[in-house]
Amino acid sequence: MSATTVVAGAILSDDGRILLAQRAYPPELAGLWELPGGKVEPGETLADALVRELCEELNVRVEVGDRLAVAVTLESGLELIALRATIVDGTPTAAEHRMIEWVDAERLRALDQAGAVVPNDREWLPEILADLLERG
Ligand SMILES: Nc1nc2c([nH]c(=O)n2[C@H]2C[C@H](O)[C@@H](COP(=O)(O)OP(=O)(O)OP(=O)(O)O)O2)c(=O)[nH]1
Repeated sequence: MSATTVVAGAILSDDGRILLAQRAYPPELAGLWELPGGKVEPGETLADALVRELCEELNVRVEVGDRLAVAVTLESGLELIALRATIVDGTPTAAEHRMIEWVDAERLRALDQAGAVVPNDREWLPEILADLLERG
């Protein structure tokens, strides 16, 4: 996996919510909501990287599921991949983000309409909303 891959976690609950995290930096992204995650390090699989990042960022242990179908490639070359995940141990806390929130489909749509979602992540929203409505 290249050093320019970011893996993000679509952490879904059984009752139709997803865990969003509000960025604290950089200034142009601060205050916007994203899927928690981070850069894949050399030698790591996507799943390894996601488990590590979610432990560092949220203090939880997750079981990694399948990929969202859409991968986002930025002009900078950075590739964003999202994997579904379920918390198997711990209660999430915002170790690196400004705050975290479990949001349902209605709240996710409202955040999107308010321009409060990290722009690159908007491509994942149709798939995430479908997942939430199926579970909720
Ligand atoms: N984690 C995460 N990053 C995202 C998302 N969408 C998006 O465009 N990004 C971008 C923002 C950053 O440029 C990059 C990830 O940086 P990061 O700061 O979260 O990851 P990191 O801890 O591994 O990196 P670093 O700060 O140590 O350089 O990907 C997303 O949903 N989650």
